Amino acid sequence: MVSECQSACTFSHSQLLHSGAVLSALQTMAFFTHQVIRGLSSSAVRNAAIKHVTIIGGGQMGAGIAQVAATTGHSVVLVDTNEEILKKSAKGIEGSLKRVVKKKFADKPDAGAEFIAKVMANVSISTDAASVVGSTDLVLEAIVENLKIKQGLFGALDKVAPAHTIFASNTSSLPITDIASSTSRLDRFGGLHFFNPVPMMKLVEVIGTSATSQDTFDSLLAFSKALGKTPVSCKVRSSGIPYDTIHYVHHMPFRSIRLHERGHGSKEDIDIAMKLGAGYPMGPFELLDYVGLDTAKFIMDGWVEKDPGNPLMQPSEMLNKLVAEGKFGKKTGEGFYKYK
Ligand SMILES: CC(=O)CC(=O)SCCNC(=O)CCNC(=O)[C@H](O)C(C)(C)COP(=O)(O)OP(=O)(O)OC[C@H]1O[C@@H](n2cnc3c(N)ncnc32)[C@H](O)[C@@H]1OP(=O)(O)O
Ligand SMILES: NC(=O)C1=CN([C@@H]2O[C@H](COP(=O)(O)OP(=O)(O)OC[C@H]3O[C@@H](n4cnc5c(N)ncnc54)[C@H](O)[C@@H]3O)[C@@H](O)[C@H]2O)C=CC1
Repeated sequence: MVSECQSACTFSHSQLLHSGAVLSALQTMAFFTHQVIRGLSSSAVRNAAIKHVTIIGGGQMGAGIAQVAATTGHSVVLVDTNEEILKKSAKGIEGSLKRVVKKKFADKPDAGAEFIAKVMANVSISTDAASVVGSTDLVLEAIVENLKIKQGLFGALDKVAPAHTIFASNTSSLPITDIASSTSRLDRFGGLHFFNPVPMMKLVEVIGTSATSQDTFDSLLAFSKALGKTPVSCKVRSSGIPYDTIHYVHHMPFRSIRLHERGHGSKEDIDIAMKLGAGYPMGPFELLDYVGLDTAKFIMDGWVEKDPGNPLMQPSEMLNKLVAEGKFGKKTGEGFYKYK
């Protein structure tokens, strides 16, 4: 992991970007190429293998994806709103790599340190997405689960990213079609839904909409495999909503909140019961805290809106209160449980 500056610095594939003149020349070229290719049919835009990735959002998902992409030899620029957050992301990636190294290089500490240094050299950081997408093959977004903010981000980047660049969202619950609608590259837009914690969870849902080209979809599948993940294809729904995995994963936690709110069991007992009786690696309240209660609320609110008559899909006072108090779970130090 390298410097903190506005445009990405010191990652090997584009050290040239240090120069403002070169940067603006590249951006101008990208703009003209983009305009020319815009005039061609979508099938004329062919995607090469994804090597350079811009990840927007350095939170738990963005940092995790950056780690895995850098580990598998991709050039990564990680973008967030300020340098403090990016410093925290870098520290998080290094911490996670140390956990990997502890097992992978148990008896070879020097090789472990070398491995970490090599991975970190593949990652650079930036607070200005528009200035770093000029040479990227994939813009992968993992920012807050909010449609308008995601649309604003992609709408702005669509104007500066090269024509061949694929856009993808890691959204948990929003239709990819709605996010993509702010851009003019509907054929080069898809979903890549990773699971938390990214370094450990093998699944990636690759999501296509009715407008996503086969070429784009294939590139996203190939990229997921290149990361060492197991992708599943989700191309059936025209709106491009992530698979039902999210329903299965969250059905039990949301049901558990209901049980707890009705006084049927303490959160501790419900967590113990699901771990020891059903074999879950985490109890439902532990999992909600791990995912982030802000994200969980976004998901639940979306379900309530879509299915208001369903008794399971009712707002949870307890969840709403915790989120209103800024208690988002592990990432803020308190949620259903305390972590400080
Ligand atoms: C919201 C959405 O859109 C979709 C979603 O993601 S929903 C959430 C999906 N995720 C889940 O359901 C996760 C459920 N939990 C689990 O699978 C496991 O608890 C877990 C993999 C997270 C942790 O495993 P565990 O055995 O329970 O706990 P833990 O002792 O912390 O970890 C064991 C080892 O795994 C590895 N590990 C765990 N987390 C890691 C991380 N972030 N980075 C690197 N290694 C990690 C380490 O080797 C660790 O050993 P050390 O503690 O000695 O470093
Ligand atoms: N937490 C989870 O378990 C999972 C979350 N997701 C999805 O991934 C996305 C991110 O989730 P998390 O990483 O958990 O959230 P997080 O809250 O940990 O991180 C989000 C990051 O995005 C940054 N951000 C917000 N707006 C931005 C902008 N306009 N430009 C640049 N950065 C911006 C924030 O500063 C923050 O660092 C969400 O869409 C979520 O639904 C998907 C799978 C699992």
